[in-house]
Amino acid sequence: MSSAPSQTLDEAAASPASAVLQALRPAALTRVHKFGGSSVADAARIAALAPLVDDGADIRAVVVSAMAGTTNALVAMAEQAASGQDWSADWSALRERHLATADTLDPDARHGLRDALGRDFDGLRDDLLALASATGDLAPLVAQVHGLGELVSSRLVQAALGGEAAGWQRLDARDVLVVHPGEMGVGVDWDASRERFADWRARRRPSRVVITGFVARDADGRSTTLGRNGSDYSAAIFANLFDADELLIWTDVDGVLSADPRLVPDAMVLPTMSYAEACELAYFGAKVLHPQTMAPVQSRAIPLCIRNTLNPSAPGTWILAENPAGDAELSPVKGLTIVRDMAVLELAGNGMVGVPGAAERLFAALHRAGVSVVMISQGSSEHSICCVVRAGQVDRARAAVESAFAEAIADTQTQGVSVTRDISILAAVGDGMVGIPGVAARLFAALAQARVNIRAIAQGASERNISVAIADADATRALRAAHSAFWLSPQTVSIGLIGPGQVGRELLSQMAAVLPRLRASSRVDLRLRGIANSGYMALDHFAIHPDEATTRLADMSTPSFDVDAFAAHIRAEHLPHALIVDCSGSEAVARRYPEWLAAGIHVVTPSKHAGSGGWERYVAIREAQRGGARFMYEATVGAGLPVISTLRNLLDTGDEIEAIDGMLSGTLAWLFNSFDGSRPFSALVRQARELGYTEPDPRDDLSGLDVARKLVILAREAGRELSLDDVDVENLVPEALRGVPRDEFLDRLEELDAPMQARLAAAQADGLALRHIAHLSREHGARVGVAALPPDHACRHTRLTDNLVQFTTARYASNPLVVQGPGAGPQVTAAGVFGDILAIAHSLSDGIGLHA
Ligand SMILES: NC(=O)C1=CN([C@@H]2O[C@H](COP(=O)(O)OP(=O)(O)OC[C@H]3O[C@@H](n4cnc5c(N)ncnc54)[C@H](O)[C@@H]3O)[C@@H](O)[C@H]2O)C=CC1
Ligand SMILES: N[C@@H](CC=O)C(=O)O
Repeated sequence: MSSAPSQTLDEAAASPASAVLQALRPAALTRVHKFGGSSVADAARIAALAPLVDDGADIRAVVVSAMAGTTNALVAMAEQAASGQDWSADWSALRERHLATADTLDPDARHGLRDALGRDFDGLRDDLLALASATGDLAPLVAQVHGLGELVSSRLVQAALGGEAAGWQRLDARDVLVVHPGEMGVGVDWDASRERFADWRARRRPSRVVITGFVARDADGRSTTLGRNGSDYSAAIFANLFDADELLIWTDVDGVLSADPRLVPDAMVLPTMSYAEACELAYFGAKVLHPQTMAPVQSRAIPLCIRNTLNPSAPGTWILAENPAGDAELSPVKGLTIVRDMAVLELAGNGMVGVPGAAERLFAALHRAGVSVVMISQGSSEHSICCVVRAGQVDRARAAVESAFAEAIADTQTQGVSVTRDISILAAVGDGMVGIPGVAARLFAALAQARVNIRAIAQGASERNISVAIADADATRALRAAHSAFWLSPQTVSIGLIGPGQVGRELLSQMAAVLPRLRASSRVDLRLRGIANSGYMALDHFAIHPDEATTRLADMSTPSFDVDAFAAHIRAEHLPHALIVDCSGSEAVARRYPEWLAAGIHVVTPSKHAGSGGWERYVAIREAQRGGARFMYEATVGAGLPVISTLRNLLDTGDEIEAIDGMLSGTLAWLFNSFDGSRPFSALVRQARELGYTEPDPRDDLSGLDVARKLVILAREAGRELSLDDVDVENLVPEALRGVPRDEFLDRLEELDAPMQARLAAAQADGLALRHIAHLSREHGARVGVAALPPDHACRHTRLTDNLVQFTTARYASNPLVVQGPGAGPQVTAAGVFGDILAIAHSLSDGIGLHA
């Protein structure tokens, strides 16, 4: 009838959560399944149930809801009938839907489904006709109408499972289940129900049975229901009556999630939770079972599992008497929920301090006004009592309290009642909070860092629930911040890359190679969530695989890059940290750094614009880092070499910089190391460009600008307010080529050859060699240019793209500290950038998040 699930129930029972469960109980003998309306929505879905209940249990009971939409239709028809309106079209439509389903499931009428359903619908028609003219207590008749959906769906499911021939009996719950209305909802008359159930069982000796959910009988034997969504409750009651080993509630989600996935993309399915946690979460609006549903299984400690009919191989969420040992290590907080449309009501006044009965009077007034109190908070000064009620009830609540305290208000013993509207409650629930210090601190720190103001706080002595009242407008941000604080590694970083050119692409391939190992061996969780070049951007809620990032961009045809939207996406509220890597080399992008840093986004770049550009921006970047976000640009000087970090270490440990000099350009090092006269200088420049050593425009190297920028960066790191204008720079680009477009410059490179050849010949004639040198000291200022050096000069002992940076300091006075090695090329540069990213990620502690 349908394809088998990819994993059988017994296989699913081998999941980690179930493994714990297996240790807690004997092999399952009796299993109760419950299928909701979406699981029996049509013939195909009903047919797909068979393999799910083919679970090997000795006794199997299947409790079913009505087909999706049926109960609503029946409720509407009952209303129409009672008010004299025409219900016949709706009746026909519902009948047709069920008969069509019956025809698909029972094409050769082996189970007599069509006839049975026809009779049921005839009965429904009679009931509706009776409703139009009935007087007195209509409730039983209305309940009879409402409950028809379960009656007919139980016939459909019985047939789909193979009918009586396959041993499947059917039980109309109204034959055994006796209930009565109660203050807290429908209550079960357990003695009567057990007696009737035992009697039915003795007569039928069922090993397989389909049971109608939702419906029951009252003490007088009349039809009634368990209230909307009552089928879960029915299933729990029958699990209790059967004394089942397990109750499986099948629905259309993979289990109970740590938060609403529409608000928190990283919400995860909880493998286990306790009855108490499930109750707390249900009270606070999470889609768990209604607390009333939990009671019948809780009283017999029957394990309950929420499973997905659409994804039966998913292990689901087990709800148990107690969480397995070690469970809290995952997170002390199990679930986080938001309840909206609330209002805070506060009664304040000196007259209440130390006066017994003030609280009683307040809550009695609310009780009389029929107002349900969702949350209560009172400071130990007793000066004010505050409670949170539903927004729709707050005016009534206020009037009731004002009336109850009218005298005290008139005497100014209380200052009266104040109301704050547009409030949400954020609740953090978990057994793992009990007796564990620091959980509340973690929640409040997360909210503080997300700039969420807390209006009221409540935590019961059970310590299982911390609830805070916050502004509605902050609710989603608060939920995301709290979720990331408890559920994600504090070293989870949302990363955006701008500029997948030579360096950017190499960075992506290094990340692709390293991230899996990183994830397995540490808590660092780097998620590339956006990539952009000057035209396009690709964003992803979760993560883009670094190997696929450039293809994502290449596949785009409509320009989309919007730098603000890009930054807003990377600074995701549901992830603790955000970082933008700028490999674009664009001045326009560098201008955004201060605002990104101020917004809590870390910035890493190999681009020298910010470090050597306008002093004001440089200071703004420094200032913006006070909020906690970091700006790292190690690759700007010496590519992957530890130049800036070495300088910082010298300064941090109290050394004083006397001079910095050496070779700061990989391109110029390679050019002068290679330039022996055998090949024209222009050919070498072209080759350096192809090797990825040069700046996007090689004139930035040849003009000395690139080295001047590096010198400015180092000078500023050393505490000097140096600007590019302060650097004495020798420009190797002939005057005529300085202002032409880049492509024209590249076409006319040969114009460099004659002057360079002449310089080389002059140096060689004196036994010297050309090197590009930078120098910085108080005495001689900042200078950049080509020098002819003798063989014993340190810069003559370099190879290929080697940079050589000499720090002459108070400590390293006669023998300078030297950093030397390859100083250009995508590989080493990307490694320098990656190193900065990792340094930031490793530095992120339990500080929960830096978003401003
Ligand atoms: N190549 C090297 O050895 C080293 C390079 N650097 C620096 O790394 C940076 C990148 O260099 P390459 O990868 O060689 O450059 P590239 O020219 O190969 O790549 C630049 C990328 O940025 C994109 N881009 C340009 N302007 C943009 C804008 N306004 N918005 C968004 N994207 C934009 C381009 O589309 C391209 O994808 C430069 O700042 C360079 O100074 C630093 C140290 C060494
Ligand atoms: N073009 C630069 C690249 C690194 O900054 C160089 O050659 O050094």
